[in-house]
Amino acid sequence: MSKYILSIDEGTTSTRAVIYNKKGETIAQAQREISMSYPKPGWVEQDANEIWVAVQAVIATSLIQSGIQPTDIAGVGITNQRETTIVWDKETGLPIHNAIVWQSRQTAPIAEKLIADGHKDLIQKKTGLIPDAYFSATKVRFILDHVSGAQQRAENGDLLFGTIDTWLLWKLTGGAVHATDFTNASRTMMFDINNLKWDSELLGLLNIPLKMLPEVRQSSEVYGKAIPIHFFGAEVPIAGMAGDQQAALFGQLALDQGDVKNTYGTGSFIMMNTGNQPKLSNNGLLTTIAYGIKGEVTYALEGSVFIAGSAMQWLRDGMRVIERSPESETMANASTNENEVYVVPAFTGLGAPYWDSEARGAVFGLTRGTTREDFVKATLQSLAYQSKDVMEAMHADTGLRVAKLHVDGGASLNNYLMQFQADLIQKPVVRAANVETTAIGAAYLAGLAVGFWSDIDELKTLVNQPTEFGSEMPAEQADELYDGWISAVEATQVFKPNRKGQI
Ligand SMILES: Nc1ncnc2c1ncn2[C@@H]1O[C@H](COP(=O)(O)OP(=O)(O)O)[C@@H](O)[C@H]1O
Ligand SMILES: O=P(O)(O)OC[C@H](O)CO
Repeated sequence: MSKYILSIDEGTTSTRAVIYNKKGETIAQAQREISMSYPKPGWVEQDANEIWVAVQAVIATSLIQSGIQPTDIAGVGITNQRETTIVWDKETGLPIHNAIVWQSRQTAPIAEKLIADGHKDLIQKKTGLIPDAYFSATKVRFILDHVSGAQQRAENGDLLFGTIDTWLLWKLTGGAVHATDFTNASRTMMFDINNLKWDSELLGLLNIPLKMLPEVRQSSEVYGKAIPIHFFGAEVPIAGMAGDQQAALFGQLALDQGDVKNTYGTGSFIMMNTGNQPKLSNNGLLTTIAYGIKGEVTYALEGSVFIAGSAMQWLRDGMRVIERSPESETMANASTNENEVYVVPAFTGLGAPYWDSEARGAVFGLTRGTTREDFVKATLQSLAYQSKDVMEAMHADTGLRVAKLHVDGGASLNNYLMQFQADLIQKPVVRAANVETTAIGAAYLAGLAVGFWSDIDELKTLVNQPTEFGSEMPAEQADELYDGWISAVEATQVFKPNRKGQI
């Protein structure tokens, strides 16, 4: 019996491979940065070949450093930055354009036209998404428009589309398997999440040929085998795939209806498990597929906060008030003010539930006595306020209150932030012992498919003791603080910078 599961976590800024043993313990890991290119303001692209090479490199490094034989890997799980779009030639395996990254705004005019043409409700009803450049569909259209002859080649069946999971699966299997999973398909804006099929009406709106789309499969099943040349001599089954936020939900074992997780990384992604029926949002949230396993699909509501941990990077690199992100915790603890300063980090607009792309950041409540520490504390608190905004929208949509917030991601290591989050929502915040739940989620999905772990109950026995932060603030005070935040956001939205004047 093989002894390990290997997880590939292909994130926006870096790619990692993590090897787990049967107890769910991390045995080895390797990481490599991925470069970004910004061809024009607001455009974000990556080289799909660089991603593929980086994935091979991290697999090799994790195996070599641990001394684990490739034949000892029972299965591979893939989790990935979602929505990022690649189109490649079926024969040569070469991408015909850079990968267009989820953050890129280059296809905003295509999304705006869909809205102007009156398709917003149809798109939301079918896909659960709000038409936006964020999702893959407009990115595919852009590539077909910008590469000479691409539309015709796609119609002839010579080009393939894939999100990162699909690209890696296709590469690892030597071009034998062109497939994605429900979670990634649900982020393309081409997939009907109700009947679980690519939607011909949506494809027609953007003139995208069905022939180029991957087969959609469950998040936990054997899709194919990595060919020995790509897996260092072994034929290893690729057995789990899920978008990174969904993998984090699964890694947290937030598998019951009403369970909520928040991953505090560069951005913050809050997801509520809503069970086996899609629930459309009236409050600016996205409806998405959480996972498809054993023939059943589970749905989620999701709110994305664009600026979370990256606000700490701004304090470090832009404002230069801290040298390292974790220092924000000591600084916040040293602040003596009464939380009267608010920082609204709307650096690239406001995400869920506001969706205001014109808004820009603002600071409120400064006095002559405001210190650097107060400023850092207020910036850190903005992560918690923004997360509460999303949880409020979830409550408005479902009537459910978060009973316990499961947290993970790099910034969840900040104890001040976790305590403040618990105070603000007046509910316990439970931090996973291993905050890298994305990679473990993909490992669980793969491990279940190959029988490495027998069932969810077995997975539950693997989880180490989490850290729990209980609410310590009187409810009235938490409400007052939150009211202050709401008025700060409102004021931020009123201010429209003079773009011509380049403020
Ligand atoms: N102790 C900390 N306090 C606050 N922010 C932190 C802390 N440690 C890391 N961060 C922030 O978390 C982010 C990194 O988290 P990670 O989960 O690795 O993100 P991603 O997966 O998006 O790359 C960075 O933006 C960093 O500034
Ligand atoms: O790679 P991350 O962790 O920044 O996650 C990106 C999200 O999947 C985008 O939707």
